[in-house]
Amino acid sequence: MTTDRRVLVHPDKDSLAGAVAARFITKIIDILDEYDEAHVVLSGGSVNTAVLAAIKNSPAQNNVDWHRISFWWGDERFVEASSADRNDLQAREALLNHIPVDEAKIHAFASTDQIADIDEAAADYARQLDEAAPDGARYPRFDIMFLGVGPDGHIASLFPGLAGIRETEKTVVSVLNSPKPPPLRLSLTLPVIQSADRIWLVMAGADKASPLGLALAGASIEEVPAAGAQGRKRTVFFVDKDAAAEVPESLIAPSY
Ligand SMILES: O=C(O)[C@H](O)[C@@H](O)[C@H](O)[C@H](O)COP(=O)(O)O
Repeated sequence: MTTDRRVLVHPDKDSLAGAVAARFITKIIDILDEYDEAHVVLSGGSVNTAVLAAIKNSPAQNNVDWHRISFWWGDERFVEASSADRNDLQAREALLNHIPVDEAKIHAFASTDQIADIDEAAADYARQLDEAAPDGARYPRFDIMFLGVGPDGHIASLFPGLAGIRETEKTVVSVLNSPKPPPLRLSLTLPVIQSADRIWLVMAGADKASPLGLALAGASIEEVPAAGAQGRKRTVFFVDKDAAAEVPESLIAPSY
């Protein structure tokens, strides 16, 4: 695991979303030059959804060979497929419905109408990860993993103080008591998150200043799960000015 973590600050949420979208398009084109296939993990939340919309709206996205990308999610709300709460629905509406992706490569978590039991739904996603994994591994090599961060410091659906953040064996956990509604969720676990080559955390707003400051200052992962978001090659916090309020000056890389 690398300790290379960077903070890139943009003036506001719109310019942040546009900049992350542009960087994603450039980076994924590079990755697809190097590998036959890429695996990207998407996140819910308003900021990451704005990034997806900005990717859709960028003319440069026509240069991406979307068929060669598999899409996964870091977490999902365990609700009906048609619920507006579903992260996959938001991502489809913002981006996936508008680009030539291979439907078989969209790996959504099961909804309650597909699998009624939450633990079976978690096992189902673990199976999907396993089936896409190289020999001897339990999940694919994730090229880019997007994460949002909650005001409480949660990432995916790994919340401070709950059991999920301590899970080291399973690749997917069910969450029965999320402090943020809806209470039932499915989430990748920390070892899977930390296996990603690149983790891109995208955060905007004053309520993210404290979790970001704490994560960078070395808070305990159990108290501030975002502190555990460290990818193998690179971890970048893409943030707006408000979210950057408690970031030490020395960690801020120039970005505009
Ligand atoms: O758990 C959830 O219900 C949210 O999806 C959450 O994980 C979200 O990603 C962050 O809170 C960031 O949200 P914003 O991007 O809207 O700030």
